[in-house]
Amino acid sequence: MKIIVSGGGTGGHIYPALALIRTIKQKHPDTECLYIGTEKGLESRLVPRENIPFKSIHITGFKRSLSFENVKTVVRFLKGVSRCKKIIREFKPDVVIGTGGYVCGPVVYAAAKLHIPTIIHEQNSVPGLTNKFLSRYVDKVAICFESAKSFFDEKKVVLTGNPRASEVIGDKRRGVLSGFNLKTTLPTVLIFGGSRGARPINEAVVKSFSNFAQKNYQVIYATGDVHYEAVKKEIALIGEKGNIKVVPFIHNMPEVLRAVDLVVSRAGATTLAELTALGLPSILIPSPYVTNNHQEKNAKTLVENGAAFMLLEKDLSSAKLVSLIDKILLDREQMEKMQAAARKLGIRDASWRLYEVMENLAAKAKS
Ligand SMILES: CC(=O)N[C@H]1[C@@H](OP(=O)(O)OP(=O)(O)OC[C@H]2O[C@@H](n3ccc(=O)[nH]c3=O)[C@H](O)[C@@H]2O)O[C@H](CO)[C@@H](O)[C@@H]1O
Repeated sequence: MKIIVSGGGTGGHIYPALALIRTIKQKHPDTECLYIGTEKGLESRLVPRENIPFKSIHITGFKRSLSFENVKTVVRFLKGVSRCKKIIREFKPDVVIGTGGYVCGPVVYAAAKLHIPTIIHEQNSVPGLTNKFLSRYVDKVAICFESAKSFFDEKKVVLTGNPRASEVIGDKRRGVLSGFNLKTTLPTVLIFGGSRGARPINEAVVKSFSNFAQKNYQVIYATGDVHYEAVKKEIALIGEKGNIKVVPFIHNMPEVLRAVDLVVSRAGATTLAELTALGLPSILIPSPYVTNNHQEKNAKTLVENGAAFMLLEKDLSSAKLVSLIDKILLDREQMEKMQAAARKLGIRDASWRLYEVMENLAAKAKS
């Protein structure tokens, strides 16, 4: 099969796309993939690093308020569509799939207009602007939360889950903790604020350092690349603690997730797919700055099923954070209950479910 994949902006849209490509390549090495993204987006660095052919288009997102920029965006969109049509005609894909972010707009729209089978993958429980727009033109809408169904034409919807779930699963191995200068025998909590880090979480975590230092557990804390220097300066004033390892970003997240016992994070959809695939308990601090407050809605599914605790950013404090971590990490029964609840929500064969949708569409188009 020949596939065009597009997804961009944040890790939450790019990682599922990469996970899908990697799993397909493992089982069907002859599959040809082309990735279309923007030059400025994170994808322009992540995708070529994986040796996946990459082409870029110039496009920006719509502003929600009335603005002249939106007129320029329409012009860029139309130019993007014509460039994508050219790329699509040359590559001749069997299927085109968009995993979110505004770059998918012209890519998937152009494919639909050229009568190529199209899919959008919606990771969140509430869809973003681009996917809502594209859902009218595509053949299938792959979702990860049942609650997303109501936003789309039900006939097009398939529950596939997030391909990142299939990628993170594996045996629990604690050896990776030694690489962080931590013990392999102590309970471990991993703290991070989404793919880019989050200042309010960083503030609460730094304030908790002295408290963490007295605990019988250890902490891996990823600040987010852009926040690292500032956090380092603050820590220098408090003094480093032996049971806390601070890093800017974790590049081997699947291995790290398989080694830890609890995660504190934002409630980005891809993170949640990883946590449920592994049956990892979590404390979720949804970002209140996202469209339609979708992270809180993502988190609710886990909370209502007993897989996570939610801590709203407006209620976030060092004391609350540490007490919730204690409540889970220091209580085996609580931990096991949450592990089972999280695992129940995981869709571990997500990549294959999505691949099946692609294969069926491609076969139908050929028949
Ligand atoms: C602010 C914002 O708009 N966030 C959105 C964005 O989140 P964001 O880009 O933060 O995405 P997610 O939380 O969904 O995924 C983050 C990904 O980055 C990985 N990771 C994170 C930290 C790190 O140090 N190393 C690492 O590899 C995680 O394991 C995960 O795979 O896309 C998600 C998926 O559409 C949405 O649900 C989020 O609301």
